[in-house]
Amino acid sequence: MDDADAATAWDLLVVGGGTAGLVGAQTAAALGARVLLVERDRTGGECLWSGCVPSKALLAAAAAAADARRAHRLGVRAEVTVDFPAVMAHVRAAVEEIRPVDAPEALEAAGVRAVRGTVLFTGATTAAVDGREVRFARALLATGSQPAVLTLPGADGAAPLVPDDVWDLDELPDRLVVVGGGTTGTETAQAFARLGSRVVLVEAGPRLLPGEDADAAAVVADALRADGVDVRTGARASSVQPGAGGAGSLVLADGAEVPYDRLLLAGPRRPRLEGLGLRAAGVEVGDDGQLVLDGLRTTSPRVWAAGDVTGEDTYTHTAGGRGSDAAVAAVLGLPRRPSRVVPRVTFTDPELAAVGEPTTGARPGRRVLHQAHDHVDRAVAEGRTAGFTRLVVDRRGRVRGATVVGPRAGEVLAELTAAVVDGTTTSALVARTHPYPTYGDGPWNAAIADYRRWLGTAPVRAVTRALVAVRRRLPVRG
Ligand SMILES: Cc1cc2nc3c(=O)[nH]c(=O)nc-3n(C[C@H](O)[C@H](O)[C@H](O)COP(=O)(O)OP(=O)(O)OC[C@H]3O[C@@H](n4cnc5c(N)ncnc54)[C@H](O)[C@@H]3O)c2cc1C
Ligand SMILES: NC(=O)c1ccc[n+]([C@@H]2O[C@H](COP(=O)([O-])OP(=O)(O)OC[C@H]3O[C@@H](n4cnc5c(N)ncnc54)[C@H](O)[C@@H]3O)[C@@H](O)[C@H]2O)c1
Repeated sequence: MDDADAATAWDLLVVGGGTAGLVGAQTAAALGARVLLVERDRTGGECLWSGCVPSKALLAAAAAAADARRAHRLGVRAEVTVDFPAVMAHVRAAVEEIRPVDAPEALEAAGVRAVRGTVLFTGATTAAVDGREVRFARALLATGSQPAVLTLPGADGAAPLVPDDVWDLDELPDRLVVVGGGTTGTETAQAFARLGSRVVLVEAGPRLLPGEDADAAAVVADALRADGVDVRTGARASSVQPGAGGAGSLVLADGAEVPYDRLLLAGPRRPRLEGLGLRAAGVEVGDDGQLVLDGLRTTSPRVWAAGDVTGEDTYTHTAGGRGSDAAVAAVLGLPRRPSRVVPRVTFTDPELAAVGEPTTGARPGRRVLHQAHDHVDRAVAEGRTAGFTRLVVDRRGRVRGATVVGPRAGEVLAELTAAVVDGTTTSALVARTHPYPTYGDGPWNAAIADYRRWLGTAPVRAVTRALVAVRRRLPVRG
């Protein structure tokens, strides 16, 4: 912060330089607004430094090890040695390669003033940045989320890891216990098991990935078990018995003890709202610890929010999209409602990708189409048939939701997301030629099967048979 920053009347103050803040700030600057972005640590946020980028880089190394180990199924034999420091060097290199895109220099080039500091709101149009006052007309709150404290007696003395700490490990833990079978815990457990750790994954609920199609989550759980992960569901972590050098035992609610060398707490997350002076800005937080929101706007007519801090749809792609929407709303006054169609991918192997309405459970006016991947030729050719595609369609045959579990499911989901957004019918999907053989045959075959089912219904069948009979009698003209 310099004197000129303090003297400027900013059109938009952006608090936080993660995905939501970065995209929101750049959108507002592109619209001609004077934008100040304040980040207390490093621009790039969780996705770059401790979330999507490092976790996907780690999973890539783990997949390379797993592919080499199972290559014998394809007639190829390989010896696998994991050099963990080299794996972590690859992870850090991936972060480093992407870092410049999110750097302050890139923001300044886009017309955003980016400064380092911590924001404390002091009034409806004023805030202190490390003690210096700034004035703004509108603000975008994009401070992200943090692990919700898992209150496990004994954990304080055990120095457990949280997901942010994984990237500082120099040694592969021999025995790793992961608490939490959500997306973070499931991805991390598989990565470390494939790299050579003995992993126990402890989930309190009855199954992994509680928000996803139960059958698809079961396919992922089977894959983790095949990788050697000891998956324990219905197992609530209740306390920790710390030992020496970071090792100890996790005690489960049923009294079972699970010894570990490193313990990772991958439990739920909560919005980062402390120490911001929100009351002074007129921003209310509900009893549940969540921002009170009307779409993307807080209870202050001047303050918008986007990204994990909203506690909704906590993904990088939604953080970016809604950061941009909030900036347009704040700067131009154009009303923006966040899209309710949110695709999501768990990047395990196989991947689990989903969008729109749930694909399990009978509901009036909905049918579920199921395509097992043992009828997807690409999956057969690669020996990767454990998976399926499920589409939920309405009475008019429009795709309302989808789950795909299998290799490249995240890529396949792009087409299905467009189908849900556009209200595409299965017959329209059939008419779109898909290159053969790809995993895109999953949804395509499901749609084709549905189209054939429709052709077989009594009224359609009566019409097509009549037409065929008429054509049979007509002379063929040359
Ligand atoms: C292990 C892991 C893997 C993930 N993988 C994926 C994935 O593959 N795909 C996906 O879509 N999502 C993934 N996510 C989720 C994704 O990382 C988040 O949804 C996304 O990064 C949220 O962006 P954000 O801008 O809301 O918050 P953040 O990126 O957390 O940014 C908030 C920023 O605000 C700053 N800040 C906080 N308070 C202040 C203050 N008072 N003043 C100034 N600055 C402040 C912080 O330092 C931080 O830089 C993953 C998460 C984890 C933990
Ligand atoms: N691929 C991705 O897009 C990706 C990857 C990681 C995280 N994320 C985002 O981050 C968010 C947070 O994910 P997450 O996995 O960190 O949290 P989560 O809330 O989704 O999962 C936490 C899990 O911990 C379990 N749990 C809580 N207390 C427990 C206890 N005492 N013992 C055993 N289990 C316990 C819960 O039942 C839950 O299943 C996700 O909703 C997602 O939006 C996305």
